[in-house]
Amino acid sequence: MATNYATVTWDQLHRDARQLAEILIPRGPFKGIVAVTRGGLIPAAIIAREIDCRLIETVSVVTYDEEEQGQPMVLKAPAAAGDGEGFLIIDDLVDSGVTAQIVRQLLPKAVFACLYAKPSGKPLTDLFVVEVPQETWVLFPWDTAPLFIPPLARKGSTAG
Ligand SMILES: O=P(O)(O)OC[C@H]1O[C@H](OP(=O)(O)OP(=O)(O)O)[C@H](O)[C@@H]1O
Ligand SMILES: Nc1nc2[nH]cnc2c(=O)[nH]1
Ligand SMILES: [Mg+2]
Repeated sequence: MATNYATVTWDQLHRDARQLAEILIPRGPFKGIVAVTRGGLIPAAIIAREIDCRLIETVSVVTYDEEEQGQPMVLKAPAAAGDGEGFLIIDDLVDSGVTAQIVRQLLPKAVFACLYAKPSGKPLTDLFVVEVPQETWVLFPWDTAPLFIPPLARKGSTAG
């Protein structure tokens, strides 16, 4: 279980994805992008727009049920990307690195990039934008919703 949470807003995610696109441009041009579903889908869409790439393939790897890590399963292979030559793989983050390792085995010649990287997964990336401590759980905009919290002065109050 994580000891800390880091909330990423839509604005921050958009800025980080644009920054990743900027550092990816010198590594291109890319024939296509392979988005690691589901978390890589939105970052891949933002990056595809910035690097002017219209061919998007997906690979589906399921590892986590909420915060519990289980046995990774490939639900869909990235058939259109061959051995990955000329392709760019995009995921939202690497944590243990297990998902990245599986995807890299499927596409050994592709470039692997993600927005956020924890220390265990970092060596499996070619490029990332922000390092996050291992014990921090990243809350993406699609994981959260704004909710009412009472004013500090009323916290613990028994009246009203
Ligand atoms: O480095 P790892 O320890 O493998 O963790 C990273 C993976 O975990 C999350 O995906 P998840 O399995 O939760 O599926 P989702 O993208 O469909 O939400 C995240 O989107 C990465 O793909
Ligand atoms: N949302 C989210 N999914 C993950 N999958 C593996 N690590 C994480 C994390 O920190 N946040
Ligand atoms: Mg994922």
